[in-house]
Amino acid sequence: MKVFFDDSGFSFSDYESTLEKFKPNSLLTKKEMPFLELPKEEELLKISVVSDNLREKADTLVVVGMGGSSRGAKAVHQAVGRERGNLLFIDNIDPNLIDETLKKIDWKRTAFAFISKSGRTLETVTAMNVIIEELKRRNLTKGRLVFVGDRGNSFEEISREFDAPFLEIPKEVGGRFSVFTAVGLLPLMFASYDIVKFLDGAYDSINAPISAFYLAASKYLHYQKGRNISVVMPYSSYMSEFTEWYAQLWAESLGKLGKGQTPLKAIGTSSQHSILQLFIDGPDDKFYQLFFVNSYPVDLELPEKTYVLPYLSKKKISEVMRAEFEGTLFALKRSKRPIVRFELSSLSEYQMGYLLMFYMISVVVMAKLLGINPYGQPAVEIGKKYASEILMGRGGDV
Ligand SMILES: O=P(O)(O)OC[C@H]1O[C@](O)(CO)[C@@H](O)[C@@H]1O
Repeated sequence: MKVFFDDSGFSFSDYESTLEKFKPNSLLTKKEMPFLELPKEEELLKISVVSDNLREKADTLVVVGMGGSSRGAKAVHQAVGRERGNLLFIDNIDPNLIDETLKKIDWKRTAFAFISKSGRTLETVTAMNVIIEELKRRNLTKGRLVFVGDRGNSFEEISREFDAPFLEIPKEVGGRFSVFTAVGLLPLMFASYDIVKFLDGAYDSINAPISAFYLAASKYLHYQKGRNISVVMPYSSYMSEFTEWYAQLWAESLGKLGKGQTPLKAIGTSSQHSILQLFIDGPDDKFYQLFFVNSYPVDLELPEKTYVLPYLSKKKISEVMRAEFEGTLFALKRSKRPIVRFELSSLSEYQMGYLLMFYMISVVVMAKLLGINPYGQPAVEIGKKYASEILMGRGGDV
């Protein structure tokens, strides 16, 4: 992955002097960034044994988990896979989504991963109860369940009741930073992704963190100038789940004490036809991150004689995409908007590992610059508490 800074207003020496006070290299420790500790061979083996056992009974794995407990795997699955092993995600308690998902599965050939760091998330627990009840009714609980969470949480206890495996999330690794633990690795292994390459990407990102530091510095400097919206715009329909993952990482890590940078998701080229007008000609309150993927598994060519637009003759579809990407870059630059451009060689396990780790490092550095603790999400907990009280019949004085 290559990163290009088309920053309007700041230079690399500005980034260096911004970072100097915080010495980002000294943040690359287990204490400051617990997620840097990638799983060792023994842990990987444990996860792969669980995955292999599930695969004996099932062709499909339904992942039940909210936010950080599912978004990472979902992002990688969408970007890299498309047609690989069958993963389904229940990450909302929309009754339609649950009904539709449970109607389309072959119960005899489906396994379920219930993933929750806390073991108490309302949506996950709700869906889990519905599913377990149905599995009991069909006498299918054996060998089809796995639980992932913090050691000692309620999911571990339930796993014992069903004699099902329990995979632990290291205590110090927060949910939205947990894609390189069993949370992300179990579903990805089940679906036969190349985990070694995924982790290699993460390792390489850790070993070359300078662009992640610079991105944090650049965003921070622009934030100080009132650019408090951070646009994430991949030119790929297969990275929309990545934008969701990014939104949680950026919003929950930084949105504290009246500070933060609002993530805004867009997809090239589709969003050019809805939101781009605002980007180029609206308020100058945004920081732009644009992504381009340089190779596709299939890239159709247009015919020699084309209707309407003769200049399309013999062009590859990717050339049209690239031209639109560059057109947008040019228009944004002309309006003097700050842009960082990412070029991914392909949507592979390696590139996704690199990208996800890159952003996790960057958000911690940005939090330091803002004087914020990147971990925890205390405000979300308030809403969760109210919801539980309503369900317990104690009302809520909203
Ligand atoms: O893994 P858990 O504990 O179920 O939490 C799910 C998600 O809920 C939150 O706590 C709040 O949105 C996220 O930080 C987390 O990823």
